[in-house]
Amino acid sequence: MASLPPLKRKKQEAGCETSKKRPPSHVGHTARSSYRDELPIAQGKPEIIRELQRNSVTILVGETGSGKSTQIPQYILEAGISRGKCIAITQPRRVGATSLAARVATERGVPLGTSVGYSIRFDENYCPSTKIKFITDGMLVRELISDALLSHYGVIIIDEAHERTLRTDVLLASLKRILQRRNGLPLGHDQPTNPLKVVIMSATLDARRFSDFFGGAELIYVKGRQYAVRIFHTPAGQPDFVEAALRTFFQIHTSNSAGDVLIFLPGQEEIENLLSSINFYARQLPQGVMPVLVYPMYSSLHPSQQSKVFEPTPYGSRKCILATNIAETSITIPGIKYVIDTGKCKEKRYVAKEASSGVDTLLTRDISRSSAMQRAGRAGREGEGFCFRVYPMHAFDSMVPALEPEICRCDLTAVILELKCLGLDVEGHDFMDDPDEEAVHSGLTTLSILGAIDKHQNLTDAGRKMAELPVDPKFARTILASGELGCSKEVIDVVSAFSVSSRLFLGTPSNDSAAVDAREKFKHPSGDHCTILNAFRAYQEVVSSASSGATKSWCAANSLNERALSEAMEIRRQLRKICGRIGINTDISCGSQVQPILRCLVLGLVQNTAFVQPNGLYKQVMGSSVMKIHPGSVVQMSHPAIVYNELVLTTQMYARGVSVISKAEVSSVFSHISHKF
Ligand SMILES: Nc1ncnc2c1ncn2[C@@H]1O[C@H](COP(=O)(O)OP(=O)(O)OP(=O)(O)O)[C@@H](O)[C@H]1O
Repeated sequence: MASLPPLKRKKQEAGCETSKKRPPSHVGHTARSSYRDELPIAQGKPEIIRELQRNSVTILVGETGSGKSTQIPQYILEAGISRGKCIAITQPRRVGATSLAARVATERGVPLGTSVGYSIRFDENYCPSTKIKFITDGMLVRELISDALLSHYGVIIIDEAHERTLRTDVLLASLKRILQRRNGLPLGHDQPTNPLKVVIMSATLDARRFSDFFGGAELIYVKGRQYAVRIFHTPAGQPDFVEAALRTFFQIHTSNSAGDVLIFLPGQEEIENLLSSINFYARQLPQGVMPVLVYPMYSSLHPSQQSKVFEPTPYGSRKCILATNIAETSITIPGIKYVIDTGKCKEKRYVAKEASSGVDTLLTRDISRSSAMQRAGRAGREGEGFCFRVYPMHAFDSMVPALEPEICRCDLTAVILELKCLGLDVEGHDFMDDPDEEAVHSGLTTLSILGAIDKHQNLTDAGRKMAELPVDPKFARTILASGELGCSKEVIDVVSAFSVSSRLFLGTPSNDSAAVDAREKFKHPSGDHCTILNAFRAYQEVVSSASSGATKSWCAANSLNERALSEAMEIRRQLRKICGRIGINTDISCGSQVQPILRCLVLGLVQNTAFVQPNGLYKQVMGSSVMKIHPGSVVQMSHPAIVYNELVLTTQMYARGVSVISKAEVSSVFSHISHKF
């Protein structure tokens, strides 16, 4: 498809400051309105607008790439359906929210952050007069806490609803209640004063179920996609799907036809393996075969690295993106003509445990049919596309239609706390599918232990403050404790550094001597929390005194991930701001003392404490799980007691983010909370 001419920027819109951020790299090219008119959805525009005007709730199903996410919010705005109020469009993933906002801002010829903006955790770019806001579902749930009726939105669009993330399900249930409140007739009025419209969208939706959930909501099907995607299957199953993807890639590459390639793999490990194999074989190719630029894309990669995939491919080379399912829905990656689908994903499952906190497992499994269709839909967005599935047709046919909703398989602690803030109980909430009972029980136990709810399960003042902090409730409790124990300065830093999306230390100590040296340099005898604190503090000093080039080389010399550290700085800024708002003095320091920091950690992570056993393994104090310390930890010798951030189950159970504590510390915290379980 030919590149479109650049758009003229409109004059800055009233009430909005121009975005100070760098122009987004998500938008491959600009788009004039005639381009918008060519999208399949445009043919049904008058009808869609009529239906949206008529109904409170509309379920809209349309093929991948037909124009739902970029066009529907604009139709709503242009037809005045939102009555001058803001339109929220939820996205399950951060990259979807930011890239769609960038695209729509470009289509409308406005700077991002003015009339079109986005809001994702720890990053927002919108202003009071924003009219179209792309927002992650988790952030919209957070907005519910301060505005239970979401009253400043005229229309709320739940996009990619088929993914049934935990927060999407919370929103769907909340919207049902909000619709009753906002669309009912107040006494003495013959019209609602602030009605709300809800649109549920997806390409692969069990539309009837959603319609029934909303009492028989109107369904609209949008036919057609802009460009065809031809789908191929292997004749037989491929036991080594990574190798099969590698072969398929080089068949495409050596055929010399133009177009970039997107390969779907289950996780980071497979991505890193395939990345080095492609680079290795690409170097062996004869001269004349075009060079390959390989980019990884997974959720723990820093957002700025993720956004590299949207940059235009240099002339005469081929881009190959290796992605997990984070690239499966919502996004358009310019240049992608071929998709290779291994048919595998990682599924997160929470195993709830009595009294102790449960364990998150992340296991590889076959994808659903809905995912396979979404993956194919990433091709054919700018021209004809191809999808090579490295599994046979019968394997596709026997896939489950959709994965189990997250509400039936995830940790519910944070959601229960969020609902408590809305005055709601998870048990009485009208969800599309009932939450897992054990996870509800385990979440309530955790909140009671943390002091977020009292013995009648009512929200406490502490619980309300914890809900304000956009981190895991256990870390929120740790921060709250730091205000009382005089170490908020240190604890906020520790929590910020552990809340980043990627690892702070580069390399693995088992096979990288530079990584070992770096850890040694910052190592604190108490363990990972104060080691991370040392590294983060050292970085803060360098940032305040050195140029950005010097900071970069300092990070490289110390095997530290500069992007993760700068993300930690941003999280720190936001946490300090929220702490100030909820009455925690952020500048009290415990100086060189470590004890108060460890005490706060035990208060927040008391369910994550363990005592050493005669066989050298650790056993939970409040549960029965037995674990080893993760090899990436600086704590390697045996100690009587530890506190850890999380348990991960791979080949065995590992505790990650570990510090050494005394048994007496654990006992003293226990004596405070023993009546709660
Ligand atoms: N960043 C972008 N760069 C180039 N083209 C884009 C971009 N974003 C969207 N498009 C174009 O707009 C079309 C519609 O995209 P949109 O995201 O609205 O579709 P959709 O129906 O929501 O798809 P999906 O169900 O896959 O999320 C794409 O097929 C593509 O042609």
